[in-house]
Amino acid sequence: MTLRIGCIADDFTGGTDVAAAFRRAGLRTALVFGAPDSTTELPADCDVAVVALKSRSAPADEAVADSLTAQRWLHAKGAAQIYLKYCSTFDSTPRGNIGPVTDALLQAAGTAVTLHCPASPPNGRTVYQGHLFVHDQLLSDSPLRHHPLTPMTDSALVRLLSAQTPHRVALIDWPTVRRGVDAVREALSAHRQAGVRHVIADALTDDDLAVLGAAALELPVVAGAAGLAEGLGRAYPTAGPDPADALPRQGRAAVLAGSCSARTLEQIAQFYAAGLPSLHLDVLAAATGRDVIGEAMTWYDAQDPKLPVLVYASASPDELAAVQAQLGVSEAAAQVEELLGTLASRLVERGVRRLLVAGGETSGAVTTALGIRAVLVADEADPGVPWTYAGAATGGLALMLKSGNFGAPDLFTRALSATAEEAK
Ligand SMILES: Nc1ncnc2c1ncn2[C@@H]1O[C@H](COP(=O)(O)OP(=O)(O)OP(=O)(O)O)[C@@H](O)[C@H]1O
Ligand SMILES: O=C(O)[C@@H](O)C(=O)CO
Repeated sequence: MTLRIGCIADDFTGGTDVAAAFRRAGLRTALVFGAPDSTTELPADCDVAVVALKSRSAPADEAVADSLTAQRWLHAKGAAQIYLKYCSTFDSTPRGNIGPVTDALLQAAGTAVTLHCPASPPNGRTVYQGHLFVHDQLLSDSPLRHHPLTPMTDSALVRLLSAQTPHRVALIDWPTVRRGVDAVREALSAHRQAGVRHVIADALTDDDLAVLGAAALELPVVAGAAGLAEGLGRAYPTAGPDPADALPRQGRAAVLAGSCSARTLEQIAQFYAAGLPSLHLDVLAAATGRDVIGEAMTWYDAQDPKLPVLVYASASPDELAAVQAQLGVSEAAAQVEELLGTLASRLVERGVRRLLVAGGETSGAVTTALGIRAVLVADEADPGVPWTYAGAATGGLALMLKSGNFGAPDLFTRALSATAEEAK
């Protein structure tokens, strides 16, 4: 079975989000961490490969170079269609790189037109008359107008994208989308003949995105957030059971948390309140040379092997500020990431087969320490939080990489107890 869709995501949590969307559409999906090279192996039998880059805030020339590297690798693996995943809140000012990256992908694919739609209705992101809404607010009235890196002070997608590309940008409006797949295809064709390169489409619901996905099936390059990816995925015939369904059910379960986001702190509190074994890592002690890893492993060995364990560096804003004041922000982060990466390796060596990691940077540290470059995506425990399967290199590991603010407060206990019964 050859690859059907190659997806390029502009950040890691966006990569997980879009991989979960393709999987929800029934496609066998692999997630690759970082720009691939000739040594990057793709799990066998996948329909979609998502390459997660860190290009969202990068200068346009860097983002273009990384995206073209990913596109070449995906094409070499057989992908006929490229999906560019950017943020559902666009997160790209007039100096942003969505226009330059899309133009470069179109040129390399030898095609003249693409369809864009950042709508993601389950997260309240909709597009109407080309304006992006976040729930009941225009993007430019939403808290995203204060984003530290990409303040979104305009909601008009045609205007935003026109500032990033020398090519023409135009809209397919909602009444056309409501008329269905043929109407969208005709509008796309009319725009292409008129010399438009970027066609933005309105979408208010998942049904609208399914129409757009079906209409975009033959386009070599399509762009947007997870919503259009799911619509596109649903237009492909699905094939056979997902190999990720063979996730390991045996072995011990652990959570490693380095995220200090509010939702992660709630999840830690819920795990503790459920009476499950939790250990807080003393980051300052580790910095003075104490064998915090050795102590953590001694603690782990003393726990009931039937219960999931939680080891966390996560701290409240006050504790975090105190550690950062003493060690410096980047030294503190490096210290924590080193600790959690090493612990991940030790835990897997000791038989952990189900590992949940909280935090984007933390996930990067753990996958690097475990030498995991690609995983197969399985079903979601919560929206945008899928289980993944890291194959033979890790002895068969079920891995969940959770973005800081994703998942319900009981995610840790629910995700790990779902399989605990079978591990007994
Ligand atoms: N006790 C601590 N002291 C200092 N730094 C810490 C501590 N605990 C965690 N950190 C650092 O805080 C950062 C948390 O970032 P991370 O990306 O893992 O979580 P997040 O920002 O909540 O997740 P996401 O990026 O998915 O939203 C990491 O760099 C981690 O090393
Ligand atoms: O599209 C979104 O909102 C998310 O997938 C995202 O990009 C997170 O950074």
